[in-house]
Amino acid sequence: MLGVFRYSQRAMALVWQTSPKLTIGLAVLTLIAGVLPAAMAYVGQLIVDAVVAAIDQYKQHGNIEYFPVLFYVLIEAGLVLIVSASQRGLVALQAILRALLGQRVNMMIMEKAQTLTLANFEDSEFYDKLVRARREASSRPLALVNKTFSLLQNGISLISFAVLLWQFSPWALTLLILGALPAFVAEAKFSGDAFMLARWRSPEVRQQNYLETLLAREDHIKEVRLYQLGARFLRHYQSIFVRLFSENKRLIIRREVWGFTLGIISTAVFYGAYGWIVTSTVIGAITLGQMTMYLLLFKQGQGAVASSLTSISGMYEDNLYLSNLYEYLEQPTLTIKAGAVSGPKQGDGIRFENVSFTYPGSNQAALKHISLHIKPGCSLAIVGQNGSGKTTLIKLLTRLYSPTEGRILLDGLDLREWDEQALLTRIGVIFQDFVRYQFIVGENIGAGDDERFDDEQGWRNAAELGKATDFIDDLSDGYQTQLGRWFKDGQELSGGQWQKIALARAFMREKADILVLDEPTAAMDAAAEADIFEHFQEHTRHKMAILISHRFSTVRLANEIIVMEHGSIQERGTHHSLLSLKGHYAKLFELQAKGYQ
Ligand SMILES: Nc1ncnc2c1ncn2[C@@H]1O[C@H](COP(=O)(O)OP(=O)(O)OP(=O)(O)O)[C@@H](O)[C@H]1O
Repeated sequence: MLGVFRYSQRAMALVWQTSPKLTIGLAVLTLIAGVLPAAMAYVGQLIVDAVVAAIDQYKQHGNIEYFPVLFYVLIEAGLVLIVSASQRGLVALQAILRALLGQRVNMMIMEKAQTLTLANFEDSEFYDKLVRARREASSRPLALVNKTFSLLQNGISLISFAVLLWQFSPWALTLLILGALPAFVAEAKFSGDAFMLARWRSPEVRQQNYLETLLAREDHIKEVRLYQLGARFLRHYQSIFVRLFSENKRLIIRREVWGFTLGIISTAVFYGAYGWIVTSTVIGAITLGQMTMYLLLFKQGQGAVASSLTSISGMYEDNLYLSNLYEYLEQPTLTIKAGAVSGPKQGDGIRFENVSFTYPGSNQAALKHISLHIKPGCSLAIVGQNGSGKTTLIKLLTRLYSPTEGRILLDGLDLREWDEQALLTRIGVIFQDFVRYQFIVGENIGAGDDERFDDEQGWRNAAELGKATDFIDDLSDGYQTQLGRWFKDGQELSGGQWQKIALARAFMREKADILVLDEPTAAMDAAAEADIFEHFQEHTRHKMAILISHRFSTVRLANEIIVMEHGSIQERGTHHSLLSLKGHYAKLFELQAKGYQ
C-alpha cells in the first residue's frame, strides 16, 4: 500500500541535487500554503465573533465599534494576498525546476548510456527501459515531487485543521479521521494494483509501441505498404489493446465503486459532525464565530482529503516511471580501469589466440578457436556464409565484446588491458550498418576524428580517398549540404553515396592503424568495390586492413584470406594458394566468376 511513496524520497533527492535553493523555496511555500487555510478559518471565526459583539454593543449602547471587525477583515485580506503569492510562487518554482530537472535527468540517462556495453543495448528489455526513461524525463520526476509536496501541503492543512477541531471535541476529530481512512486505504491499494499491472504489461506495451513504429514511420512504411501488411499490423495492435483494456477497465470500475462506497462513510461521518456542530451552536455551547470556523474547516478538510486522494492516484504512474529510470541508471556497468597506452611488442600487430565467443543469452558459440595474426602492412580478407561469424570477429577486435575463451593481443598486450581511449584511437571501422548522421556532409566525414571534426581541409582529403568528391561537388552546398530527411532542406543520398561518405569517414581517422571494412561497399558495383579496396590498400600501406566482403574480385587483392564457417576458420591462405587447394574458396570463386561471365 505504501508503494505509492516508494520513489518519493528518491525523486526528492533528485530535486534537491538539481537545486537546493529552489527545493527549499518549494518546501517553504508548501508549508505556508498548507497552514494558511486554517489561519483564514480562524480569522473568519474572529470576524464573526467580533461582528456579533459589535451588534450587541450597538443594541445596548447605540455606538458602533468598527475597530476589531475591520481589523480582522484587513488581516483576512492580507492572508488572501499571501495565499495567492505563495500559490504563484509555487507555480513559478515548479516550472523552473521542471526545466532544470528535465535537463538533469536527460543528461544522467545519456551519460549512463555512454558507459553501457553493446550487450546492454542488444537486450530488448533493457533497451526498452532506456527508451522509456528518455521519453518522459522532463515531466515525471517533478510530477512525483509536486504530488508529494501537494500531499504534504494537504497533510499540513489537515493537521492544522485538526489542532483547531481538537478544541471543539477530540471525538469529532477521531471520528473524521476514521471516516476518511478507508477511502485513503482503498485509493492507495488500487493505485498499487495499477502500478503492478502496468509493470507486468510492459512487454505488451512494448509490442504496441513497435507496431506503432512499423505503421507510422517513414523508414518502415515503404515496405509495410508494398507488402500490404498495414491491416494485419493494425489488427494485431487492436487485439493487444483489447486485452490490456479489459484488465484496465476492471480495475477502473473496481476502483471507482470502492471509492464511492467508502466515500459514503466519510460523507456520512462528515455530515453527522456538521449536525453536531450546528446543534452545539443552537444550544449555545459554541459561539456563532466558532461554528463558522468549524464548518469552514470541515468543508476545506473534505477538499484537502479529496485532493490528497487525487495526488495518490496519480502517483503510481510517476512511480512506474521512476522505477524504470532507476533500474536503468543502476544497471551495473564495467568499471573502466586505466589501462596501458602501448604494448610490450611494438609492431607485432593483432593476434587472436584460440578465441571463442558465445553471445550472452545464446547457447551456441558464434566463434570457435580462432587463431590469427595480422602484421602492420598486411591486409586480411574474411569471407564466409551469412552468420559464419565475420562481424562477430570484428566486434571482438574492437572490444565491443570480450572473448569467452582465449585472448586477443595488440602489440603483445591483451585488449582487455588496453586503455580504452588509446585502443580506440588506433581503430577505424565501418560496419555494415554504419551511421548516416543527419548532419552536413563535412561533419559526416569529420565524425571519423573527433579532434578534426570541423577541419574542412581534412574533410576534403578524406573525401578524396573515399572517392566521394565527385558527387559532393555536385551537391547544392558542397560540404555544407545538410544530409538526411530529419532537418529542413536535408538531402537524401543513394546507398552507394552514403557508403562513400562512410569510407571517407574511415579515412579521416588518420591516427588509426587498424582499418576494418565490414561490407561497406555492398551497395556499389563490383568494379567500384575492387577499385576502392585497391585504393584503400595503397593508402594503408603501413596499416593493418581487414575487409569483409562477399565479392571475390575484391577479396583476391588481400594478403591473406580466411574462409569462415560456423564460427571456425575453414581455410586460409592467399588467393592463389586457396585456389590451388581446390576447396570451398575455390568452389565459391568459380561460382561467382561464372556469374560474371
Ligand atoms: N547480438 C547478437 N546476439 C546473439 N547472437 C548473435 C548476435 N549477433 C549475431 N549473432 C549470431 O552469431 C552468429 C554470427 O553472426 P555474425 O553477425 O558474426 O555473422 P556474419 O558472418 O557477419 O554474417 P553476415 O554475412 O550475414 O553479415 C550468427 O549465428 C548470429 O545468429
